[in-house]
Amino acid sequence: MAAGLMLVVVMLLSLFLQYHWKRRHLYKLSMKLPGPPALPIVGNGLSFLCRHEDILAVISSLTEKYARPVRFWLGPHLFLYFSYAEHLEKILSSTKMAHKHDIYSFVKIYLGEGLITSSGEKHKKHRKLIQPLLNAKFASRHMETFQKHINILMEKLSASCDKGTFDIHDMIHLCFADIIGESLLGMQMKSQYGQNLDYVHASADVYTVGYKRLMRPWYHPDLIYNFTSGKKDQSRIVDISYNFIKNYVIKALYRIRTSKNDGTDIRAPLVDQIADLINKDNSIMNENNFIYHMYTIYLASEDTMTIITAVLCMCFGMYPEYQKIAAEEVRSICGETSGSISYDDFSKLSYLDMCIRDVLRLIPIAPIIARQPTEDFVIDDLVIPKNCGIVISLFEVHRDPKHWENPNHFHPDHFLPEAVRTRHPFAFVPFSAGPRSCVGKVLAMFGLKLIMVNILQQFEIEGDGKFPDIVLSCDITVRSLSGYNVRLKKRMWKK
Ligand code: HEM
Repeated sequence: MAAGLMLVVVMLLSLFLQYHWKRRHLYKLSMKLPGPPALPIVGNGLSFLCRHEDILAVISSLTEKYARPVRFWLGPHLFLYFSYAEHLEKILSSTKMAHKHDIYSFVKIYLGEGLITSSGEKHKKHRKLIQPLLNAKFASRHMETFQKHINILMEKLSASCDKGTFDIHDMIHLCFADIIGESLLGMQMKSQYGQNLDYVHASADVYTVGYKRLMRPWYHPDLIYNFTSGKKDQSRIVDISYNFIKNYVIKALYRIRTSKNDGTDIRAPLVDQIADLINKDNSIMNENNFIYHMYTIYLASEDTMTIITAVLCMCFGMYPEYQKIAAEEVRSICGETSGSISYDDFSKLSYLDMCIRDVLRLIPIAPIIARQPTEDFVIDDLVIPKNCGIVISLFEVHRDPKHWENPNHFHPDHFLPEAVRTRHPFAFVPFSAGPRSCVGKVLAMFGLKLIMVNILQQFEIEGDGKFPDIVLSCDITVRSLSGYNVRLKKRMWKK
């Protein structure tokens, strides 16, 4: 009996030693780098167990104390934290760094092997198919669809005119849900009329429920998580979203197989264009992959565009001097009333473009990106072993006073041509860059401009305070915890 027990102890000890021996290069590297002391098992996980609005302060306290890269442990994962533009350039441009970190496995529960969460050859192949479809032509051909749903938003906003301060987020959110639903997924969501709200809300919950699990290493094993209320939320979200998207993917495949028109019609929603590619060669992706790509694209687009639009509205309210310039530009290029905009006008809206960019700077939707090198990677004489976690902070580089004259305020002049010319190109990367950059950036900029043109043509926006008064939460995305509060007045153009 005693000998058996002894044998078990020896085996466990040898497994323990083997595990740590294999990871010795990580411990060696960790000892070389600056960073906070870590506890056994949880590492520095407890430091991040704070309210969402405090996470930025926790990160700043680390980055103020230590030089880059800062190292920290999240459970058994070693992460190196980078935020200098020069480092970002090397990391984001490298194909060795195109692999998403294993920590995204908790996001995979919702997004499967969609573009955001997958890596390797399959990701490369599918990205090559999808990215070219989301081009400027796609945006221009879907302008009518965008405008149709924006018209409904304009009516709803008109009803809030002269009624005091209100939170503009939800109205914009439902508008983008309808736009993305029709142009990308081929569905009439009608969420602005109160339909399909269980799906819209379940999708919004992905961020909060997913993040909570991600940041609590003890919830990582299914064995523990399955007994928590988080698991129930997770299952509810997965059931609603997967089945909802599946329904539209099956309809698109059916449409393509039975109709004379094929998905190469550029006016077709994205889902039909992909269905057409699959119909011609069904080895390119299976139905499950198709569903996850479409859900990823829905989630990656409607939330991001909503937040940027809502924050820009707030900024125009808080900084009326910039709103005035942007509105006058819209008036001179697009006219005083909506519906008179042509696609070619968009490239002429240079001041509005600067305003949108400065909000993308202040609110980088993906504030932190995690990667895992597939081979050893050298940066500044430091050899980063493969499989070590790399964390890149877009949030920090976007506010680095080295690059930005007025880092914590809405300041569109940051994007004057002269300022852009002299700044490091990786000091501003709201859509990331390189092989994992955003595939929807053209559509995003188009949608943001179109909605803002309509809003500025019809309303004068008022607001209180200045940008630093907004309480930000920063987790998987950045958002305002103090709401998206504005007041609207009907715009009366001066003769
Ligand atoms: C203001 C709007 C948007 C912002 C700021 C934004 C930002 C980003 C960023 C920073 C990434 C890289 C994330 C990472 O590396 O972890 C990304 C990836 C992605 N975005 Fe966007 N995005 C926006 C809109 C859109 C839209 C409209 C679409 C789709 C139509 C879209 C689809 C995607 C997809 C599929 C990826 C994953 C690409 C890959 O890993 O290959 N995004 N986006």
